[in-house]
Amino acid sequence: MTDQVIDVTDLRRVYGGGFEAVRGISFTVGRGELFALLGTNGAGKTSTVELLEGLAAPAAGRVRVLGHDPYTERAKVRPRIGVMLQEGGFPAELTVGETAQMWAGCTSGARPVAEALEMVGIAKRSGVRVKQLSGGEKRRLDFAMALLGRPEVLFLDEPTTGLDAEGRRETWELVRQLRDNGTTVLLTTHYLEEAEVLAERLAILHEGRIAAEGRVADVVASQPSHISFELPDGYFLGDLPPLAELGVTGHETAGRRIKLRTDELQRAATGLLLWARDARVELGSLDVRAATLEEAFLRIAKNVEHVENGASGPNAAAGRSAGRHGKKEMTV
Ligand SMILES: Nc1ncnc2c1ncn2[C@@H]1O[C@H](COP(=O)(O)OP(=O)(O)OP(=O)(O)O)[C@@H](O)[C@H]1O
Repeated sequence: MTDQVIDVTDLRRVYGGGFEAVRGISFTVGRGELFALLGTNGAGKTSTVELLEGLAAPAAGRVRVLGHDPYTERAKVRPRIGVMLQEGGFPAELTVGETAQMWAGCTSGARPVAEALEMVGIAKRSGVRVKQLSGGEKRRLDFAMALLGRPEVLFLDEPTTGLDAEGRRETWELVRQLRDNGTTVLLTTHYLEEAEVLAERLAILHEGRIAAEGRVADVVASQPSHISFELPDGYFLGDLPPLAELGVTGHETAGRRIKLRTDELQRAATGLLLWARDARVELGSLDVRAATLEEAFLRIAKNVEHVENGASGPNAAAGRSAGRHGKKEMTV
């Protein structure tokens, strides 16, 4: 049986004034797994993570971290978890080294400060005051502090915000190493590529509810693939074989450019290419590709809103504005 390190059942969080930010979510994270919590701004990620970290009590539902309630049994859970909040909030006048020393003093079984700073690549900034650090360096310091206690479970709330491309990749490598060494990681991020390269499973939150959950590959595979190309002069969409017979579920046209949507990429691509060969048609700028997590995310968030808002909702407006930019989208 899998060892569930994080176990969340029907979790709810209500703020003062009665606003329900988390509306009954359930998920589990196994030992050594990297789970990503994604969502639009205000979806409820931080509100959820704070409940897992024991910083607040849920309005309803159940949270277990390492088998304990992180709020009522904080003393049992806190020494075994590492938390990287969105804002570290360290004293601005202390140096990086002093901050780490102070933090290590409050952490039982802390790893050597120099080791933690080295792991995140800011050891050479040890003598610099926190207020003089760049945004990306502050994120690294936050990460180092989360690692000081050699945590079994690591909560990373947008760990690479403010990092440049190289810094982001270095952080990903470190997160991978930690996971490979058995650390369980719960990550929230707005960088979908980050979730795609790091996470085994994910949940997409939307307005306090889970809109999609599962293995990253399955969530992506649940979304349609695309084939786009340009037809030469004198050819039109109607010259293609019947799209439904190719397994195409929708299409968009913009001038000569055609984009087909399909759940059966091989069948659609094969049918299109055989037609092009037989008709001696050169398909310009041909691009055949499976969905990305970003597309899956956007479609899932959009579909939820569409269902909630009906035809007069914001997506109907988005559809109309797409039309104004000369694009037509249809479902076959
Ligand atoms: N202390 C608070 N009091 C009242 N409402 C709050 C409070 N903190 C957050 N909220 C609201 O709860 C909702 C969820 O916020 P939360 O910060 O959890 O979202 P998030 O998914 O982490 O967003 P982001 O990606 O922007 O960080 C938002 O509508 C937010 O305005």
